[in-house]
Amino acid sequence: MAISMGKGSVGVLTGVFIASLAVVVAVLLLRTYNLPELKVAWKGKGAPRIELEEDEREQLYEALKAFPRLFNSSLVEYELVGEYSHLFNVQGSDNSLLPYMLIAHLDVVPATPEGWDLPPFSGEEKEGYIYGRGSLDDKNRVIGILQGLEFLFKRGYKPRRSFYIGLGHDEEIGGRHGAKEIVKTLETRNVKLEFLLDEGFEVLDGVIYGTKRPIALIGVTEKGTITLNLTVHSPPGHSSMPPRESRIGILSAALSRLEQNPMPNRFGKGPEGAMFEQLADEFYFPLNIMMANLWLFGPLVSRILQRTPSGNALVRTTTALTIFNAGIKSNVIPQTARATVNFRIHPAETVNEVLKAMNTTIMDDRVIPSSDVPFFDPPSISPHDEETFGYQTVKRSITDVFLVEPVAPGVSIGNTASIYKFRALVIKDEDLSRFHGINERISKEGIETVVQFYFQLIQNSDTDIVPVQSHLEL
Ligand SMILES: CCCCCCCC/C=C\CCCCCCCC(=O)N[C@@H](CC(N)=O)C(=O)O
Ligand SMILES: [Zn+2]
Ligand SMILES: [Zn+2]
Repeated sequence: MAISMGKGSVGVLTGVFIASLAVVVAVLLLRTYNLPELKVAWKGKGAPRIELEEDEREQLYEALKAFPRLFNSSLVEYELVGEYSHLFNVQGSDNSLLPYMLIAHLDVVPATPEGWDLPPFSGEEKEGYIYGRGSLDDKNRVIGILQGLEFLFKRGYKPRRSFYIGLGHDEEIGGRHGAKEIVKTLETRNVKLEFLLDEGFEVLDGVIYGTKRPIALIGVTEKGTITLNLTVHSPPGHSSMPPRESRIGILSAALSRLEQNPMPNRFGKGPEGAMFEQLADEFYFPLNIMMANLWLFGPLVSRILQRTPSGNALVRTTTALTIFNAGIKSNVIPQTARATVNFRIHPAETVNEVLKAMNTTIMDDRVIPSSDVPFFDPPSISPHDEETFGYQTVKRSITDVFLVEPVAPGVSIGNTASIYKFRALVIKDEDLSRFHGINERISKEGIETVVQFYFQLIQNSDTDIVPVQSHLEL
């Protein structure tokens, strides 16, 4: 293993202790595609650099006191990457073992207070739940990883296997400055990883329709993605003399066609079919029979799945209309109408196929597509056989902490572009709308379990033997 780490220390901290994301994210997200149909404009330049005020610097050092052993350990090298992202190298005692990496992100999607029981940036507690944007996505993992390690150090633990912790600051906008810089940093040091764990699936309690007990899924692949801006331009004018078709009308019609003509149901054409077959025994009758015989019941199962947004996300490339902008005044015909459409691409399809289908559906060359965020095809499937150390170690740690069976591989519907994807959370159906939604919250037991999970995972990784899976007596 050839690793040479740069000297880092708390003293070099000059950034804000907010930030995020994953390492391999950038590798995938930075791919470009040669798409003749699409004008891709890489416009994002990132926010202007800020300088910290003195009181902010004080706050920053206060935050570091939350993990005193971690920041003062001679085993930990810390550095700031990409101005606001954080990279830790925890030195193990056995250099013959490949290191692994845990990644999480500190940035969050925006939130306004409307509809929240408690303000989204208050971190206030109500009836055993801590409310706040980021409590599920993804600050619990940041805290879980750092606190798990802090508690291990407190107990005098010295890891055998080295590992990295990467905390990105721009995951929700593609990870170009955080993850990309972390990747570059590790690549220049020729770091090779045994496994990489990021957010993704969880322990799903009643989320999958018809299941008898909670099921833990480890994401071993994910959907692809492309986000398109659709724009209609023409000269502005007085609203007293409107054109027969307005930019708003043209764009709305195009968007409506996209929504009314979803991409085809591809259930069973990707790895999700195998996931359901493997879980067949977990379903109540007659779904168990149907899941075990998808060759026969696949079309029926796919129609059942597509009735819910989460099930629908598994069976097809989804089309989400997320932003619409047009108009500046009530008596001015707008010059431009612009909307954003976010596609999540089923593993059996590609970016190019989605673009072709979109053009066919819109059939209007006044609607100009462009993209200014990274896009990528569905990635390959990470190894998850019985010999794969990383997968089996994550799996064993899930069983140890959650006492749950089964633990199965799955296709993540969101994007992390990591090797394995798992959040140490128990999610119920009603929680799905909290992700990027209102009343995002985590229970106090929930955050404790997250810490326990990383406490367990770090210790379980300290061997070169693929763990034997424990079978629970349930
Ligand atoms: C039968 C249906 C089973 C499906 C169960 C779905 C359970 C999913 C639970 C939570 C959904 C949250 C989505 C996971 C997202 C992972 C990370 C994320 O948010 N990434 C961003 C990053 C980005 N900007 O690309 C994303 O937008 O995907
Ligand atoms: Zn996230
Ligand atoms: Zn998110």
